[in-house]
Amino acid sequence: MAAASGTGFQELGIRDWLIQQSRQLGIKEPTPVQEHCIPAILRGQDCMGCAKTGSGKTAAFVLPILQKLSEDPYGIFCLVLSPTRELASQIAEQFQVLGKPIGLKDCMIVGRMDMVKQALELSRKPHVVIATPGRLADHLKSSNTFNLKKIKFLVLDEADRLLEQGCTDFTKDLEVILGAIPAKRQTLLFSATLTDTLQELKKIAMNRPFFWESKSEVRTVDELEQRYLLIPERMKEAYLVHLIQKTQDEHEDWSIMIFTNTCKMCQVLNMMLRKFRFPCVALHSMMQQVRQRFAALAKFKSSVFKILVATDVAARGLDIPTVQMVINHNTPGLPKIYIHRVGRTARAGRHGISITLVTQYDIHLLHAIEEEIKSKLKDYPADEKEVLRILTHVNVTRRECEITPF
Ligand SMILES: Nc1ncnc2c1ncn2[C@@H]1O[C@H](COP(=O)(O)OP(=O)(O)OP(=O)(O)O)[C@@H](O)[C@H]1O
Repeated sequence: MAAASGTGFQELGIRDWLIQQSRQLGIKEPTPVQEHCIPAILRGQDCMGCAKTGSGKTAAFVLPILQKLSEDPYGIFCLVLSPTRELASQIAEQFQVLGKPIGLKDCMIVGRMDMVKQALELSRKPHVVIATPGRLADHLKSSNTFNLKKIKFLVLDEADRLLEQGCTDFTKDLEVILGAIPAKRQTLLFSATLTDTLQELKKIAMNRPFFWESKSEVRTVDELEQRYLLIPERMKEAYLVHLIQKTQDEHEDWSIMIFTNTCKMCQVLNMMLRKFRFPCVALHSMMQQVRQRFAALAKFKSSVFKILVATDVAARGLDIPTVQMVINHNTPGLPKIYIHRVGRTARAGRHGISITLVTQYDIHLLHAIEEEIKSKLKDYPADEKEVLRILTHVNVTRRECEITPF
């Protein structure tokens, strides 16, 4: 990924052992968000970082936190909050790899995993706790075997999502957590879309935070080719099958994420695409078993499955470098959701393409997206004749899947 201005990690104040370790992840020169936020964090300031998807926001907080931890190691030193289990696990991984030389002990506290085991891990004072708010609040309410009274760092990754009252409302849990941590701490907030919730965020990062936002007008990365297909609702699935077939025929190495607006649709599409013998797997919040969710994601990450059909549970933060294409089966109602979804491709300087399926009823949503990202989407030139050829077969198959019990 391109460095910001030739400033190296050393000049930012990062120590040699961490620089060496970062190289293992291909992190050699700082990205702009890292260049600006790392020195502020090392100086002891609160920090709000708003930078495009895939621009290295995770390392922008992991590196300075590890450095501070190495100077004064104790547990529990840092608390990171994340909106989803999958994202928490990815952040934990970066802490583990980068923190290996100092014997970092981390602990993941996420829902639908064994509470007793988690309580035990917390009582062992890990250096870093990475948690989803709901489960951590449950522990705080029910256990006295650990406390967060000494934490130095609070990180809110995807900070705006943590404050939104979406289908999962984290605000009550956040109140419990904020009540359990010291007022004197460093608070770090990161997201690709901070602006809507800026005022509320400022209340959490009280100490006149250092605020850094990437300057570019356009809010999506240049390496991302953004397309749309204006089509009738009843032809969506045929277009989807066509797009996947085309990608499979033209590329040896390919990987696609498809976003749907409901768990049911996610399930139906997954089932339908499997009937067409596409190697795909689903990820949505109604998959009860956490193990099942992690397994689905692992299979997609390792390219055993080339297609991941997902709801917005996978829209934020997930870093899967191989994803070349994002297909939005529905036009997102909020531009912000669009930005995070398409940000699953074209990460860390790679090229990627997104195709948004738009019906005549969604044109206003498309316009809202274009206004927000300050860029126009281009029409995708699909082979309509081919789509018409497969239309009946695809629709019959989809209907079969719809009546299969969920
Ligand atoms: N300085 C760097 N040079 C090269 N690659 C980097 C650098 N910093 C981070 N990366 C890599 O870039 C990828 C994206 O980083 P990361 O997941 O932190 O993005 P992000 O900004 O948090 O994106 P999102 O908004 O989608 O959560 C990761 O694979 C990470 O290892």
